[in-house]
Amino acid sequence: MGKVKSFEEIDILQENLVELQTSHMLGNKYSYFPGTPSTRLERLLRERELRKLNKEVDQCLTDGDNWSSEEEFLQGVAVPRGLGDRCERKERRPPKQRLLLVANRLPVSAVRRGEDSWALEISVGGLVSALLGVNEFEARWIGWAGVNVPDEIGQRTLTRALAEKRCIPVFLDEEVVHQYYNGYCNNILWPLFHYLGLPQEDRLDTTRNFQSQFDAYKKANQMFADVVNEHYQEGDTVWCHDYHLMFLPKCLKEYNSKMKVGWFLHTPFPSSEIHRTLPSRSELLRSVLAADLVGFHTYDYARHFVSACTRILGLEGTPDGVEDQGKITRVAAFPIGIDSDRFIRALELPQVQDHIKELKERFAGRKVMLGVDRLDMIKGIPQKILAFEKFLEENGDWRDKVVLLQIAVPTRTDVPDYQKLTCQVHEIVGRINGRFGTLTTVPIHHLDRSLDFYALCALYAVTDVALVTSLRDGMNLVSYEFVACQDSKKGVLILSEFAGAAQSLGAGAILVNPWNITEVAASIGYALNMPADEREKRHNHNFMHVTTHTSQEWAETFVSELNDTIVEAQLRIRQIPPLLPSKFAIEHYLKSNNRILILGFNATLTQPLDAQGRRGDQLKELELKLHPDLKETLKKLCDDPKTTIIIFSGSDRTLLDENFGEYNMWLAAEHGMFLRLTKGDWMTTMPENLHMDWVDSVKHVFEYFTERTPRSYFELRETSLLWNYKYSDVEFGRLQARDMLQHLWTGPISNASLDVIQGARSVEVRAVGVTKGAAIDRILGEIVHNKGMKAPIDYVLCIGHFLAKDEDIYTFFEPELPPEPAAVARANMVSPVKSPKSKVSAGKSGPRASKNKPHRPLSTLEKRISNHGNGTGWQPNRLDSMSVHEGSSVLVLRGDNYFSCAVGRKRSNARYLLRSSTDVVTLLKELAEASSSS
Ligand SMILES: O=P(O)(O)OC[C@H]1O[C@H](O[C@H]2O[C@H](CO)[C@@H](O)[C@H](O)[C@H]2O)[C@H](O)[C@@H](O)[C@@H]1O
Ligand SMILES: O=c1ccn([C@@H]2O[C@H](COP(=O)(O)OP(=O)(O)O)[C@@H](O)[C@H]2O)c(=O)[nH]1
Repeated sequence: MGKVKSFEEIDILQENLVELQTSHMLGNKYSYFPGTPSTRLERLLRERELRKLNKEVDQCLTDGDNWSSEEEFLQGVAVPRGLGDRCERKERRPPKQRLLLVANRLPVSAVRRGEDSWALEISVGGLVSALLGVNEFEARWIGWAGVNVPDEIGQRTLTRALAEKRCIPVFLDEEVVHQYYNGYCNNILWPLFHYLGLPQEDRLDTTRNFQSQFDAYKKANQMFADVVNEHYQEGDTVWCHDYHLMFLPKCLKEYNSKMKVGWFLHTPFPSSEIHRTLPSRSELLRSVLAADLVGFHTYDYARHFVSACTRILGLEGTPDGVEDQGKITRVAAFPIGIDSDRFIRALELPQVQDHIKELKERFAGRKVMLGVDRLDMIKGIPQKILAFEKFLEENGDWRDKVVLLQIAVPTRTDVPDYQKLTCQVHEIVGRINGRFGTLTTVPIHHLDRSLDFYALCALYAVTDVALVTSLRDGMNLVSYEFVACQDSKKGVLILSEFAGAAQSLGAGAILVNPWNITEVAASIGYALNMPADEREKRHNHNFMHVTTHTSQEWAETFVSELNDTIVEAQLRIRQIPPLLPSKFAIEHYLKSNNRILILGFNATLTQPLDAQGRRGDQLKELELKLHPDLKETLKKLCDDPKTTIIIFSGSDRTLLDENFGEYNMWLAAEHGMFLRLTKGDWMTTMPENLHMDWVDSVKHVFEYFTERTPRSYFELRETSLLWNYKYSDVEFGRLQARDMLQHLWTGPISNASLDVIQGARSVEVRAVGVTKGAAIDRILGEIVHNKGMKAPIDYVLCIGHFLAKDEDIYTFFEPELPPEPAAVARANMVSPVKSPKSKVSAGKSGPRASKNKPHRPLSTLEKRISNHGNGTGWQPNRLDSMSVHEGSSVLVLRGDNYFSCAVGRKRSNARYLLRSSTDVVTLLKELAEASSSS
């Protein structure tokens, strides 16, 4: 702890803090990043700077208040001692952020002493220890007090007693606890998340109980949500913890979508192969994804979670997290730590020193080995004891020189598997003590109870070798606590490679596979004989980690990232076009005289994938079919003489013929390279200089990857090739696509005139310049010419699920920007003289029914733009009107008569969005009905 600072120094620090807070908005000398931070990393680094300074001020103001958080906690919110003037200065600090910490277990468990009297004890477990160290926030705990309180007096008095500890109880009745906590949480999720699988015995019973336990789980989560909602104040951050509350984020967001919600898992998240065995796998994942930020102890767990979301839910995994219809749930690793100072300080306390003295005397002449675990299958206690037995067996000379102290804290004692474990451990310990004990000593001291904090610190301090042999463990804070208490002894940590802690303490610890008893026994020998200099080196490494990666840091980083996730989401939302205002679009449709409807096919006019968003039946889906509800509607719309419909698709001619042959409309196949009025023949609209000499080479590449990627396929079209892996294993598909792209971009065909376009689950190769936007001018020219249109086109509705590359079709119709400096160059296009590169190309001759003949320009149109708009953003009236005319105008398009609309996308250049083809169907139906009744 630094030396106590003078008030002047504190004042200067506080001024700096205020300045830095301002610079958070503006940027100044304290910032490494001048200006407003624009990226997430910049924002997070700046906030980190701010926190550091804040802490320095805090440190100065609280120097001398040496409470350990547990004691402070048990005493309630005490008035700080001996602060004098410091109090006044403390008031000048900005108020702390309010944080609602929601966990199944409150940090205190209640024991009833009488009708209205309660004793509160600190709960045991890593989650509680870690969160007790979090004091940077104005925190309130919400959770279960570990006791059934059926009566009103009891509930009222306990609520009052807990309020002093800033705890708010959730009252769960016995039946719910049994089904939710003992059943679904601890008999199903807990073993599954620790790779122990779903319950194997009494299969029928398990299946029968599963549904009722799951229902109780949801009910309990809703009860937690109700209490949160009752205490929530605007601006609060809600941090949900652990596998008990996977439904909570969804319940909270349903109640208030603006609530800032984070969720953190304290256990491992298993491989998606394990998670997919769970009957409620999808529901749980979806509920968690309702949170804004989802955190795990390690990168591996985060990776497994994202992979489960992609493989089970069919969602996109991005570097930031998981994306579902444009909504991103951020997923990241936040390794927890401990309040290391609390342990280091405790070692100086007289009661701990006394304990240490006693223990040293008691075990004089013997090396002390220590295990501290909840008596849980995942902790590998039997395996640890068997390894110790093997060590004694093979090292006779150590038998009277070493003792193993095993603290096994009873836990979840109502769950049958835990009861069995207790018997099993007792049996093994008894056998080994009988085998190697003497009249005066036993090799294993096994305690079935918890110790108080001071006794635990003393034990950690006198230990020579700590043995943590979890079969799986989210993190394991015992290993951290041991390291924190070992600065004078520099004992050795033997640590399971399956504990999250192995990732952070792996360098200083001896890592073991706890299933390999021989390896663990050998490690015990190695640790007991380790020379002092090696012990010191290993310890220093770990001590540095434990004292810098504290629980405080962990919580601050999580909350700061959660805050930032909200900022980021808002920035993203601003870039998302709004939903199509259908009423407005229909009103304008009815008022216009010559309308063009440009409609995509795939995912625009087809039936959506199944409701789960999963990839369904490949064979069925591969046959692209027009949505059955559209047949009548399309007929009506096509029969309207004021309306021209163009189906504008990447698909080939045959597919469009099959689906649309019976309607009176225009079909533009292969991104507009072929055009046909359904009553006429196909004509080519390909530009003359289109080179297709690369097709064979690309085809070979596509064949190669199709053969090696199960369930992928490719479509060979005349002007493009498409490789699709949407039905393949997502991750493998992506790897293959990356490999393919690499080859296409840098391999032997990299110099060919082709465009390689990466879709969400596809790779498409086209001749350079083949885009829907590039083709639309030729197509429109042809249609205007063919129809001999007299009235100008005064309404355009363009709807499609187009690739980014094809979004140039939306901008084609977009009137030019108002005359700002950047737009001046574009405004020159107003000139009636056509520049050769202008968007609308020329050509007066009619179509040619031949295939693959070079294209000749079809018609001469010219685009005249007038700007009357003054708004910004996604307003339809932003750009008022545009006209294209040739002598008399053939296209007079006011800004508010133009509707470009992307289907099922979030990022788009279109003015509007429609969620799915179902919405397209609804819109077109309404359009047809309104127009036939008008
Ligand atoms: O509340 P209980 O059912 O009695 O169980 C106690 C806690 O056990 C688990 O702790 C985990 O959290 C630790 C801190 O992040 C981590 O180090 C450890 O590896 C985990 O096992 C459980 O996740 C908590 O919810 C329980 O409260
Ligand atoms: O008698 C005991 C034994 C353990 N603990 C605490 O229980 C926690 C165990 O956390 P860990 O992360 O190792 O595992 P968990 O029990 O949460 O799975 C540690 O903070 C220990 O200090 C305790 O308070 N009293």
